[in-house]
Amino acid sequence: MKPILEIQDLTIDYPERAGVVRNANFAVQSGEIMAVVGESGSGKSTLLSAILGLIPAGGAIRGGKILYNGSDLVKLNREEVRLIRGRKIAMVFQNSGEYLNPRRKIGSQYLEMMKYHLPGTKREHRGRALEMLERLHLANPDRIMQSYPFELSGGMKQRVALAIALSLEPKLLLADEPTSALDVTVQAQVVREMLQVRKQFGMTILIVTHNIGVASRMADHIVVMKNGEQREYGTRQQVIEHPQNEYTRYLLSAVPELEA
Ligand SMILES: Nc1ncnc2c1ncn2[C@@H]1O[C@H](COP(=O)(O)OP(=O)(O)OP(=O)(O)O)[C@@H](O)[C@H]1O
Repeated sequence: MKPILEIQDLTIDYPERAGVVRNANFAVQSGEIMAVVGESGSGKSTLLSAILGLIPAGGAIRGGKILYNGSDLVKLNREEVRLIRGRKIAMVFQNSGEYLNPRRKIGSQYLEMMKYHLPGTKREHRGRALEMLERLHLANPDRIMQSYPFELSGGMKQRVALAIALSLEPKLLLADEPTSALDVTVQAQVVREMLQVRKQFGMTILIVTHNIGVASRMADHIVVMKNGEQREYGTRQQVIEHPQNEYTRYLLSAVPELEA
């Protein structure tokens, strides 16, 4: 296995706040799930946005590299980054469901994305879309395709957004708290399906979460961040069972079912 993504000494500043991310260093192997865990303000969303070249206005990369299959995304020009991003890397946010176009039916948005990114006929795309909706535990996928976003609950819209992202079969899926807004049972189902889908398509997933419990259920490797600093990095087993850093131990102690 070789890394699909390498973060080397990455440091990111905002104008009023230097070092929102400081010297981050980790590698994501092709086909694995890597979780970045940290509390609010640790810099994990900023780190993910940087990989996609979408740091909020004012923010800037002060140093380091973001290597995607060996090419430094920091150095590529706009056009080169656009090509990688559009086809190879997709991102879902905690509130991706809110970004669906309110004036168009789910089906038409879903199929348009598939047409843009994937080979195949409309009929094939439709079949795959329905299957993915069902896998994400959305009852009656046919009706979902016929619905406008306002006819669905927030949790349903979020699962639709995740279904769309997964259907595009990106090589690398960046996921920022993708299940945090869902209720706990649904969250577990969705996590399970994400694990299946990544296996089926050989997808690599980089997930950002405040919940070390979610990370322990999904991830092959875990990075723990606090105040922009990487506190711990290792395999799931190392981090969950033999945490070296006090802060990791503190996060673990807050998840009762992991203590045992
Ligand atoms: N556009 C911005 N300008 C200035 N500071 C920002 C900006 N966005 C975020 N920050 C600050 O950078 C720090 C890290 O934010 P970031 O969103 O990356 O953290 P996070 O760990 O993802 O937290 P959360 O879970 O709350 O999003 C925070 O202290 C935040 O206030």
